[in-house]
Amino acid sequence: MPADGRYAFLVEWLDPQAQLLRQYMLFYYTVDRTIEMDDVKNRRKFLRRCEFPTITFEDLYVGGTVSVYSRELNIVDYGDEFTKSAIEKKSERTLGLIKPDAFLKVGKIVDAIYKDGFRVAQLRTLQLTRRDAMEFYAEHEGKPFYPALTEFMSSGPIVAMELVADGAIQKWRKLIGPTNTFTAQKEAPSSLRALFGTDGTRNACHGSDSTASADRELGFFFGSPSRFPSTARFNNCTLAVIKPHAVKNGHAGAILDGIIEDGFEISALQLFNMTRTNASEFLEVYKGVLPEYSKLAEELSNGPCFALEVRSENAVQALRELIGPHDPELARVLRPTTLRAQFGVDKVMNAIHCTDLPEDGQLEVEYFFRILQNN
Ligand SMILES: Nc1ncnc2c1ncn2[C@@H]1O[C@H](COP(=O)(O)OP(=O)(O)OP(=O)(O)O)[C@@H](O)[C@H]1O
Repeated sequence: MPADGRYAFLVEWLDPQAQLLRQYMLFYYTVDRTIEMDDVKNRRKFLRRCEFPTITFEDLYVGGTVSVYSRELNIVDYGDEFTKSAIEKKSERTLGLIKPDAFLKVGKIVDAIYKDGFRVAQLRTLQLTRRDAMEFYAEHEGKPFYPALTEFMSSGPIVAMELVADGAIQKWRKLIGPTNTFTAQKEAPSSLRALFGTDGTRNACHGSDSTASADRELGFFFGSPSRFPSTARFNNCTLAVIKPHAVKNGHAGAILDGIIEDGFEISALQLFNMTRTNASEFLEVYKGVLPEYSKLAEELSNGPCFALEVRSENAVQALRELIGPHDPELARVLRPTTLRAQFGVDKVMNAIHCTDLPEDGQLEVEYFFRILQNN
């Protein structure tokens, strides 16, 4: 937790009725976890200081989104120097990779990442070509392990992540452990490389070693989104979306792991920050059908979510079995081992969206992995 104080953020809200971009100063008081908002243009109080449990200090960073009474507020800047320096100090960025040998451990690794207090700002699956791997590891060119390393790194899908925390670079290197898996097993047996690595080269994870390399490496993976095509296959598939409340409560890793352990293939995975407009468009079919339609759209745009292309035989039906009834209360009584029974709260915060109808599996995957990803 940061030093007690009043933290200020400049936020913007697109007023759909007036088609105006409205600006507010949002204040967060750490001492009693209350918020307050001023209208910037009219210099008037917009929201009196009040408790607002759905917004936590961790949700407040430039580029983030918070929802206040159904208004989706984009945080565009810090409101003062005190806030800027306090937040930037705890916002170091690093590149984390899950290498091909640990791809199936993505759930366990994501779980460890959240438990260690990181924020995941970006995450996506991708497949490196041999040439990509050679470029990424160019500093090792000429070393005896270089051919095996680049061959290994392009041998299957990997997960690239932008991880944010106070001292993220060292924190992540500590979590992954020593480079060599066997050394890690001796010296840091609970580290990710000790648990999930294979040998000296196939060592489960990568982490940047300095701010300069973090900048370069984040640019390599996230600088131009079209550089790495989606790993989605768009066949025999269904869509699952781990909802923002479940991500915020640290359940994303356990849900991913539950899906993998049940024998499904996760062929594409990406973190998205959905706008309210996108969420409403995606859920349009439920308009007039589910009374909670607009709350569902609000929840889906309430923070980062994880979208997954999941593949298996009869993918849509099979995944629905694992995820369970729409209403988690019902799920806890009827199907207590399902994912919604374990991680859902109510009909809106029911942990996971999954495709309903077999004919919609591919379409829903396309919405995230073709339309949104290329936006
Ligand atoms: N002596 C070695 N024998 C085999 N493979 C090695 C050796 N040294 C490094 N590697 C491989 O090359 C990668 C890059 O090496 P580097 O020295 O940069 O290690 P690191 O910084 O701990 O790992 P990374 O850069 O992947 O986080 C290692 O993660 C490992 O996969």
